[in-house]
Amino acid sequence: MAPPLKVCIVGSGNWGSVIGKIIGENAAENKMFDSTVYMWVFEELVNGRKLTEIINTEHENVKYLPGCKLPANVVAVPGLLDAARDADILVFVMPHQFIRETCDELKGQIKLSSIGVSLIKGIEVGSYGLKLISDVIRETLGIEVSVLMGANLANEVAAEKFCESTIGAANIEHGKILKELLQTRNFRLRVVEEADAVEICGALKNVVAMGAGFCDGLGYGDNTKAAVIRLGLMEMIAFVRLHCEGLVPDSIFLESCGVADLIATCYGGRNRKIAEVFAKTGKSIKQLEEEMLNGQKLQGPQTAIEINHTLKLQNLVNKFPLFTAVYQICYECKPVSEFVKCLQDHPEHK
Ligand SMILES: NC(=O)c1ccc[n+]([C@@H]2O[C@H](COP(=O)([O-])OP(=O)(O)OC[C@H]3O[C@@H](n4cnc5c(N)ncnc54)[C@H](O)[C@@H]3O)[C@@H](O)[C@H]2O)c1
Ligand SMILES: O=P(O)(O)OC[C@H](O)CO
Repeated sequence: MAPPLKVCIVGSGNWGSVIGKIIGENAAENKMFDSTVYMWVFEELVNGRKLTEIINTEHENVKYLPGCKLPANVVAVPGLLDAARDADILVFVMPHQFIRETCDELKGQIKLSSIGVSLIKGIEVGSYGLKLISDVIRETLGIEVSVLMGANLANEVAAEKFCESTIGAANIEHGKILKELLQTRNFRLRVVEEADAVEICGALKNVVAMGAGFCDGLGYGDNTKAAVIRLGLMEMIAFVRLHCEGLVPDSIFLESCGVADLIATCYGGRNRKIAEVFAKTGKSIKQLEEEMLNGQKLQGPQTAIEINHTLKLQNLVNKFPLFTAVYQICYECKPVSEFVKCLQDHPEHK
């Protein structure tokens, strides 16, 4: 029999901790996996104690997932290399702004036979244009990387309320292993091959959710929010098709990573919540993130910058008015009260 696969979770925020709970419980039961699961924790002090020490004694991430017990076989490790060096499966789950520095530290230090999976919703952009987070991991570490994205508000998944998610795996064998590792009765997974499309959907919906939050803050109702979701979805589909090789079937957008994640985030996500208060108070996004999220990080505003940069490089800004309005409101002092204009003048109605 093959030796059990060792798993390392690279990240331990709100979603990372929930994934720690799921993987820890599955690994304790399933002989395919080593029952000890390492979770890399970006060390910090919480009430004068190290977060790793709290997690390993109280089995709870009191800062990022308070009130949810983690299985005792999930071991918090402060050293990135100590956590990841021997892993057969590396689960990347952290705010996307930290992935490059994390991969740089791991470069040349992990098993080249290991399987990667990214749960990170975001993209990277440079003078070359758009780069997927899975590509940053793949190119830096030299391993194959699948993705998992879906309608998965972390606190609801932690409470074991039913939901679905999508694994995007070009390597179907990897997809099967990851499904075995991550699926539970209340976290049902489907595996599809179009990993790039799955990943880009996960990044883009956070920008649309900012628009939904603006409308909530401005006092618009559910009809307007439905329009934001529909027009946002149209822009997501167009953007995905522009940036994926080959045909992307409509069915991808009907998976949990598509329309379902968009709805969940536009109603219950952190991006929506902060955008609502931004519209009501005029405080900056940065200030609200600090005041309201206790160390958790928003992905939507940063992704809006990256999308806008990509669209400018391609001279396509005007084709994506909703993405563009979110960017301009967050970063170019466009009044939030003008957000609805991007819906009224949308090319979908011409
Ligand atoms: N929270 C959710 O509901 C949810 C659900 C699905 C997907 N996601 C996605 O998962 C990813 C991770 O989200 P999360 O909720 O686990 O994170 P989070 O928003 O809770 O972020 C906080 C984490 O960032 C870490 N951090 C801070 N500075 C760091 C640094 N310099 N280097 C590395 N790590 C640092 C903190 O230690 C903490 O673990 C994101 O892309 C997010 O979009 C989140
Ligand atoms: O809280 P948000 O807005 O970062 O969204 C969380 C998840 O991505 C929802 O699936």
